[in-house]
This record gives sequence, structure tokens and C-alpha cells, in this order.
Amino acid sequence: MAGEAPEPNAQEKAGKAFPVSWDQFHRDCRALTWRLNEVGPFHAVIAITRGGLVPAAIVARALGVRVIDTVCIASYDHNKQGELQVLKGISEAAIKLGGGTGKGLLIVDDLVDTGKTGKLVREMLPDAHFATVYAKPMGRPLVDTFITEVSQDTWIFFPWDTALSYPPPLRDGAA
Ligand SMILES: O=P(O)(O)OC[C@H]1O[C@H](OP(=O)(O)OP(=O)(O)O)[C@H](O)[C@@H]1O
Ligand code: HPA
Ligand SMILES: [Mg+2]
Repeated sequence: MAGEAPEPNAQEKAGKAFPVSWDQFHRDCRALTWRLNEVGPFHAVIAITRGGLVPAAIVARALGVRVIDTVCIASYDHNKQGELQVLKGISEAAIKLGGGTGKGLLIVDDLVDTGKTGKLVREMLPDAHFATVYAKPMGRPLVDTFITEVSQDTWIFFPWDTALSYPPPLRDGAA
């Protein structure tokens, strides 16, 4: 309707910013592998693209897993969540390794927010172990193992989505 304020996107709703550096992300992924090492071994890692690709590589390397598959899901356009679209499903070979239900498979993503993406993948592989680096309260019940919880009103900025930038001086003429 004319004059109505546009619906805030997920980042605007989130409000607080939580920027993560490459170093911090690597440290958090290593912490995740320590926990997962107690749960495995795993036959294969399934990365939820694209955000799950980076932690999946680090986790698979640390756990000695060489079979890596992807499930390609798009939902956020920049920072507004729309309909979930499965652009590529899990391969037959990976499904077979998990006996059809995902037993012994490890699903990895960078985070759970509303939990919609995680729920969809869990439905594909109900017996798989689902791990994320970060979790927000709404998605947390879906995850088996994660490292850091942030509040629902926090927006996480990943190092592959950000760049160093120049902050102007707080005081005029201070530069
Ligand atoms: O719990 P949810 O509310 O479903 O959100 C979590 C998902 O959102 C982000 O992916 P996105 O769809 O932005 O795609 P990308 O990984 O390609 O950036 C993130 O990487 C998770 O996969
Ligand atoms: O907090 C977030 N950060 C980056 N991508 C996301 N996708 C859903 N929530 C987030
Ligand atoms: Mg994603």
C-alpha cells in the first residue's frame, strides 16, 4: 500500500552486527572439529552451499574425510529470506554411503538462523549428524553440534562476504 514502510530485511531486523575474521572463523571451525571427533567417524561430509563450503573443507581435512558432497540451497537474497530453492540435491553416491537415511554422514553449514535451511536438509537425511559453526536460538534445536550461539537479533558477517574498509575519524580533522 502506498506510504507504508517497506518490510525490514533480516539484517535490519537483526540490528546487532557480529563481524567474524578469517582467524576467528578458522579457530571456531577447529573447535567444531574437536567436538565432532568425539561423534564420528563419518563416511562423508555434505556441505550446504555456499556458506557451508568453507567450514566443510576445514572440518573434512581435520577429520580425515575425503568424500565431500554438496546440497545447493538458496534462500537469502543479500539479507532477505525468500522461498527456499534446492538448486542441486545430494548425490546418489553420498546417499548410498549413508544407507539411504544419512547414518554416518556429517552435514555442515556456517550457521542456522531461522532453521528453515537446516530443517529441509534434515528431512533429506534424517539420521545424519548436523553441525554448524554458529547458531541463533530459532535454529538451534535442529543442530546436533555447534560452537557459538548469538542472539536472534544479531547479524553475522562472514569474512568471505566482507572487506577491510576505512573508518573515517570520529573527530573532524583527526586524520
Ligand atoms: O536458518 P536459515 O534462516 O534458513 O538461514 C541459514 C542459511 O542462510 C545462509 O545461507 P544463504 O541462503 O544466504 O545462502 P549462501 O550460503 O549461499 O550464502 C546460511 O549460510 C545458511 O545456509
Ligand atoms: O546472520 C547471518 N549472517 C549471514 N548470513 C545469514 N543468513 C542467515 N542469517 C545470516
Ligand atoms: Mg547457506
